[in-house]
Amino acid sequence: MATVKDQGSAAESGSRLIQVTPGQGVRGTAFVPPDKSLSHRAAMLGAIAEGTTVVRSFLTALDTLATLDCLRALGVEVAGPKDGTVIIKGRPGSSGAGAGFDEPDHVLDAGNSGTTLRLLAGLAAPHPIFWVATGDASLRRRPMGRVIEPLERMGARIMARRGGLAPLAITGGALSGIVWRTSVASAQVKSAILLAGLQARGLTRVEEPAQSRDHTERMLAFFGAELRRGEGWAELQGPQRLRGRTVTVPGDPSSAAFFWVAAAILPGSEVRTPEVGLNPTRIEVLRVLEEMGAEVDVRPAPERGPEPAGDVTVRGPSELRAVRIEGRRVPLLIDELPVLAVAALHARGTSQIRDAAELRYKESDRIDALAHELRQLGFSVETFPDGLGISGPQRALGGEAWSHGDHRLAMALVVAALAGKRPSVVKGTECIETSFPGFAAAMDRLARPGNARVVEQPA
Ligand SMILES: O=C(O)C1=C[C@@H](OP(=O)(O)O)[C@@H](O)[C@H](O)C1
Ligand SMILES: C=C(OP(=O)(O)O)C(=O)O
Repeated sequence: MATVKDQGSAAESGSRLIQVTPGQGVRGTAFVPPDKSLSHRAAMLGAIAEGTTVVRSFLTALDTLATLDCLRALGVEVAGPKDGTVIIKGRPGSSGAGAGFDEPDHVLDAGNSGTTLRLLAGLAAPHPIFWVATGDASLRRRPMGRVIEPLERMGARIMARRGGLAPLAITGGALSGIVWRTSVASAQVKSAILLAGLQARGLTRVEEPAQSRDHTERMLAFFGAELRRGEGWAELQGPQRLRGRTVTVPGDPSSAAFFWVAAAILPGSEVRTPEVGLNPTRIEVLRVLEEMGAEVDVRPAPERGPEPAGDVTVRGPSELRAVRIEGRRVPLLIDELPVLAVAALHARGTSQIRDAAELRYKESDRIDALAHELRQLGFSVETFPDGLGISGPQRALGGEAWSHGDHRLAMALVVAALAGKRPSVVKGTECIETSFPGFAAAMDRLARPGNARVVEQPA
């Protein structure tokens, strides 16, 4: 993995930056973009289901568009997104009954998206085709051995670069089920194995050291699959056929978290995020903010699909308390840890984020890169092999920070800068397009009542 210093050489490649002028707090209502994890899964399950799947409120962002392009390359008919709706005609058939996927005549590009590459490996491995997939420089540094190994045991033939890195070349077909215990709690690994198992012969069971997000299990059941599951495990008998469905995707709690934390750290703030996903395996961040002293109000809406959703309002207290985040909690807020580290800067006492070495294998090394950039803004942060230590409250002057090409870092740094004393610049913010197009404008609307500004412009 590249060091923070190595990655610095790519700083020049950033094409956009965000200028942040701090102010008095954030106020208002923000509609966050549709959930990224759910958009990937709805499209992928639709691709192997019988009939037509309609995905409403599909996330139109680079990561999920990469998934649609990969599915098209495999011969799946995909229309849209048009006004947020995607229509997919499924190509079931790896169990011999239908056409299945076509063999693509070009290399599939998963872009920056780990979810695309890992889930697609499991989705397509049961189909008797040869295909090659890769991604951008960040994705080509991320470990793929964790999906290669179980899929090979199931019968797929997979070649990769040394260290199990993409590009991957996969020859699939006629897989058998597997009982697999993962060494890290990863929804992507679990999902890849379940998607392959669904189209393989026999029992597939995945056990993980702690419960990870359960979207695949819920969505499989919604598409008509029979599976059994409990805390940290799921199993199914293959092969099974899915039936196309209409899915409405709620707002993404991982995107909302940037507003929730901004509200929590800026006294006098109040932010409401309507129609956001409330899956318990995704909203641990709200429990942490509550523990830290923020006022959190959750109003669930009537359920209308595989996932709970509702309105969330966060109000900032006059002071936050330090928190320790570790153990089984970590997979339930893995993508929110960068912005929770920003919350910790504003909390009284010493906060620790531990058992989170997985952060080093995301779009950037989210431990070293975040610590480095927070220091650029004037904050003091300690790193551990498996996390971060932060003593607060700290209020930095401000400065210039870089995203490392990582959307979550870019947005977390904007939130950190909003609570600074002087204006700051976050460089390399074009990566935000992978999950949250329009982030700067949305944050700017909330910031203006407190005379703060968040403005994106070309670098
Ligand atoms: O399954 C998913 O949709 C995701 C799972 C998580 O990754 P891991 O499975 O690698 O923990 C998360 O970090 C990622 O943003 C999305
Ligand atoms: C880790 C993330 O996504 P992915 O693994 O799909 O690249 C993320 O969105 O923070």
